Amino acid sequence: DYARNENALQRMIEYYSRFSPTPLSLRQFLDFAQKSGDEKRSFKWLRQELPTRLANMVKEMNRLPDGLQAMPSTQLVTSWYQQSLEEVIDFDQDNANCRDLVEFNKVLEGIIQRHRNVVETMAHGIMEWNELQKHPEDGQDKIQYFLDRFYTSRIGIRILINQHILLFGDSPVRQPDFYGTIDPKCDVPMVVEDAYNGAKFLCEQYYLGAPALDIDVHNQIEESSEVNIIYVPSHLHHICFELFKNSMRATMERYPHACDVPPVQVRVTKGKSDLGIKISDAGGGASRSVTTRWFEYLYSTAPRPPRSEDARITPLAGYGYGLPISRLYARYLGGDLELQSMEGHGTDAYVYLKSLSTAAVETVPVFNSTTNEQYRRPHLTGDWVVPANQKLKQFRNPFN
Ligand SMILES: O=S(=O)(c1ccc(O)cc1O)N1Cc2ccccc2C1
Repeated sequence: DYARNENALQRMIEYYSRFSPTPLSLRQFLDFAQKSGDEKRSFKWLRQELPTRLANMVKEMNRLPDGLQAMPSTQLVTSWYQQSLEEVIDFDQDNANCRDLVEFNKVLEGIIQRHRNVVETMAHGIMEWNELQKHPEDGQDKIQYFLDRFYTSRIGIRILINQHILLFGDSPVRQPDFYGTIDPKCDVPMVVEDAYNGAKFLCEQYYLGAPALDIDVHNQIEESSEVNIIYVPSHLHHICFELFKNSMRATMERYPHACDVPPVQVRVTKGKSDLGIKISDAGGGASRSVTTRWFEYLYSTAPRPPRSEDARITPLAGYGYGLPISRLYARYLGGDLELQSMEGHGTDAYVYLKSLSTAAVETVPVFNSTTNEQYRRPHLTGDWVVPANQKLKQFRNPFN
């Protein structure tokens, strides 16, 4: 009956992957939590939307290069998704009594626990595959494409589950005035300062000092010096914490013996449609080729030359998935994260969020024919002339 179960599961994945995920806006999340807040309605919606999002991702994982799919870590992550899908579809979505609803919340908490190490486990699978074989040239952009979508999907699935558990579960931890993970009045400068203090604590532990914070707040919309938006504070904190760690490390390593180093300057500005947070350091910056690679997963998981022993304990050590994942958090609700570096001086990081909750709509990947095409099409050869000294191997130089 293993075979029977196996292809029953394949049929379920096939069935639910045909639905497109439904993106929600922060406005919709908040309205539901504030007004209807009906557990049975939330259950019915999740009973359909979770299998849809899980199945879409399983289909996409099946499009990964065979070598990568075969990696033990990748197999493990796939099995988590399949297991979670099976558990959710076990519930009858039409007549669920209150005992079922309690059971459903337990299953959701089990899924959060099961998937808590997905990012590291998937990164490990990529590293295993990376070391096994020098992947073809186009491996980099296909992996970048997949991981951006896979981790974005995971951010959304976690939000959906956490909203339901926090609103209807019996979790003791509840932030007053929050609606689940959403703060209807998120004090952006306060979250930025919390993230700064967290990074400062780590920085002082290792460098025995830390750059000061110099923050300016401008609200161009409401007559107030406060800047609040409807947002998910934990996402904003994650982004800023990562950026402050990079800026502090750059600054302290540029001025190793100074007793006072240049501050990290932050500007928070709320405009009609964008809320901008600019985090500037005088850490010496980096070349454009380096700053673009800060967002590459393969660059971050490539086996690094054994770093000096301090790397293990440098708490601010970059090169994790910190920046790529932070950019996904910013993009997930319609924002973005950009690095502008002036090599020799320092780097400005720009975080953009939506000022209006109606515009803060989930970014949700969908597995369809276009997706398939992305994994199938060969790597396009460049159609700009490459100067001789960077000539790619496949071109014979006619002059020698
Ligand atoms: O590339 S960076 O300019 C840089 C990148 C991202 C960021 O948020 C801030 C930054 O400053 N930069 C990070 C870093 C770390 C150790 C030593 C030197 C540097 C330089």
